[in-house]
Amino acid sequence: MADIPCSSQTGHSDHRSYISSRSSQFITDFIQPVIVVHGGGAGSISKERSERVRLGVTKAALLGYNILKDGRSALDAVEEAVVSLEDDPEFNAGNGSVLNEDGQIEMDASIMEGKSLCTGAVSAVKSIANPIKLARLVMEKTNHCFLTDRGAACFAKSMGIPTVPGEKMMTERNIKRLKKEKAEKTNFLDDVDNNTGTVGAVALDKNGNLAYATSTGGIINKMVGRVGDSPCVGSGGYADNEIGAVSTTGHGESILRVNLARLVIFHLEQGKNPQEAADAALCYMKSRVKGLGGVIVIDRTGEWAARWTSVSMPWASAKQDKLHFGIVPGMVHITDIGKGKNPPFCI
Ligand SMILES: COC(=O)C[C@H](N)C(=O)O
Repeated sequence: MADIPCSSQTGHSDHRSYISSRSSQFITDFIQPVIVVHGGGAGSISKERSERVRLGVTKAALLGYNILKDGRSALDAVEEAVVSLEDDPEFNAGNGSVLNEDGQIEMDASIMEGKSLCTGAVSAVKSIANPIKLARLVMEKTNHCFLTDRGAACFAKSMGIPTVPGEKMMTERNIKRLKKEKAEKTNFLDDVDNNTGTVGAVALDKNGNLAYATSTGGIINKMVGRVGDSPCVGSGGYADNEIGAVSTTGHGESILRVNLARLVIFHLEQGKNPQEAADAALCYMKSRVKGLGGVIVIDRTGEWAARWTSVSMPWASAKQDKLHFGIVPGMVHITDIGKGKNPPFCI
């Protein structure tokens, strides 16, 4: 395994061989639901922001975990977790999305469920609070996988999704960041710091179904109409019940060039565990196209990993009533969220 500056947390499965040797009913009874969420590959995060980011990712993970514990689907869990992150102005998705070169918000999102390989995606959508909900509607209510811009807006209207004035979704922080970016014009490849906050989730439910969801405002000062990796299945994420689920973050153009999510899935298929598969794919992206980013992964047995090559990547996971959370290499906080235990906040 190549030595790369990846950082991570990994949850090892203790029942891989057990699962493959039992009946499917038994498997259903035995599967421990798992969710992992991320708040985007990023540079250094100030102490003050760290706390808000911690609250955001742990809240999203717990929301999704409670859905899984109630016996609902991985698809519901990843959608709800991502909605919660889209609603949080701390993250670059939905409310809080970064601005393009025209000072507007254009958002991308995609979702996929691993039983049927059905997927839905939207790109360049404006004035919608939760692009991930629209992506799910594309998946469930149309014969297509991907709608963009005006077509996506018309479809949203036909589904009764209310529009939100663009200004309402713009934060002071993002208005200032665009001004700064226009003045300094940094190169994303060298500066993932400025492009924080894409959000994503992967989950495994009690029925063995896997799903992923990814949502983003893209990269700051992007060209009008620029579409990144996040809505592109195979780049921004992938889910296949027979293999695993992945959501990605980082430099979109690099992720697109290597099909990062599908590359992780490929390595899982070849027998690597989630940590090894994530590292191999991130390492390839770094060496081949000099791209930085991060991934969250769950394999079909529920083993999981959060790995990144950017300076930081806020992430949280929940499995077996333990909530894990981290932002930077080596940082892992574990909280007991079993019955009678107080979660780290109220939801
Ligand atoms: C951390 O930033 C991102 O994840 C941006 C997103 N991947 C895009 O390029 O649209």
